Amino acid sequence: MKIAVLPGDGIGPEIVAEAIKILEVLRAEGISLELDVAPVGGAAVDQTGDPLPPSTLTLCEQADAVLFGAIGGPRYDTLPREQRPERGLLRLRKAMDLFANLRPAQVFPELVAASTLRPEVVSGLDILIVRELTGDIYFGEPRGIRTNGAGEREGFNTMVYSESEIRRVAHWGFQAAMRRQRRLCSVDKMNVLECTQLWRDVVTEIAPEYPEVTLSHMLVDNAAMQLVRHPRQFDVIVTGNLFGDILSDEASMLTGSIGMLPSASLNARGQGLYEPIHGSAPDIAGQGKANPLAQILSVAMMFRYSLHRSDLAERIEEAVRSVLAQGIRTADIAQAGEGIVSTGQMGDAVATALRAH
Ligand SMILES: NC(=O)C1=CN([C@@H]2O[C@H](COP(=O)(O)OP(=O)(O)OC[C@H]3O[C@@H](n4cnc5c(N)ncnc54)[C@H](O)[C@@H]3O)[C@@H](O)[C@H]2O)C=CC1
Ligand SMILES: CC(C)CC(=O)C(=O)O
Ligand SMILES: [Mg+2]
Repeated sequence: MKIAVLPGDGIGPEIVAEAIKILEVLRAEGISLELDVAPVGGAAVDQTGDPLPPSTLTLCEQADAVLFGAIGGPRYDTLPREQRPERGLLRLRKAMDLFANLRPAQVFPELVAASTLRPEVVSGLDILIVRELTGDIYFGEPRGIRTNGAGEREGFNTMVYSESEIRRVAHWGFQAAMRRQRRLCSVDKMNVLECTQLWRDVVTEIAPEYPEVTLSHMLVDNAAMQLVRHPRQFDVIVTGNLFGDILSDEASMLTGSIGMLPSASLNARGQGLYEPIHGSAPDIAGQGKANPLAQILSVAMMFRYSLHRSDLAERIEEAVRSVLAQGIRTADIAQAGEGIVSTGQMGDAVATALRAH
């Protein structure tokens, strides 16, 4: 199995190193894994001037799966937009047509107290956010900063979704709901935005194909509030690129930390890119403080969705669970009085637990 490994920037290389420890444990057991490391984001800009060099894209397209760390950093924020690290990731998602972004938010029982919300609100939480990833205002044209008739600068972006883009991700939402509690909540802003009126119309049109799924609709401002009021009301949430980006960061805190949430970005050909939902965390980069569990759990998703080894996915998830049960915590999930381990120590602990399971 060929895996393209793209560490990226900031804490990206630190947490990817821990994910590789997990892959090495499996390789030592005889699982055939070929890892090819390539630059992306700011690291690629430094080397080539391009945040997604053609050689990196080719490697990803030819791999069975892509393991991605994180990109971005203040050093790159003043570059022309096309050279910024974030554009490299957006181009990679678009080029591989990775339209279905699965972001599961599950609360491990051992981390109930790590959430900023009360235990009775988050205990047992298990939400799946299905975020559309290759459309919406992140890709719409025209976009830019221009001078208007009054001589004033004016920034503009375009929120646009075609019917087919909505339909294919909506099917993902319904099908995911079929495998879970059969409740799908579609999140939009149809009271204001025409683009999301179409979103609601298309999702509603598809619903009769899934009679066992209970479909509901919610406006995004209310959804943001309901996620912290009573998050367990949700099973699967399907939403657009922008709203899904924001709501998934919000949902991550229900689980204790943004450092806990993995993701899978899938296309219709079965290819996938696996990355934590968080960014490059420049504020803690290089300090051994980053939680590598979102990256390690992304490896589990990679085995489940691209490499067709659910058995290995479950073993990795079980190893994470056992490490948390042992009370091993990075700073972001530690309670007052609990000992804190480094990024590397957390990775070592999961690798040790995996060898034992
Ligand atoms: N997929 C990607 O590569 C993404 C990249 N970014 C980029 O990352 C850079 C930083 O963006 P921010 O808004 O600060 O978001 P961020 O997600 O990098 O960090 C937000 C906060 O969460 C903390 N955090 C994030 N991951 C953590 C982990 N694994 N363990 C412990 N704490 C963690 C950070 O220390 C920070 O306080 C920007 O350049 C942004 O464009 C942002 C989101 C996604
Ligand atoms: C292009 C990324 C920086 C957008 C983002 O925040 C994400 O996908 O989570
Ligand atoms: Mg984000």
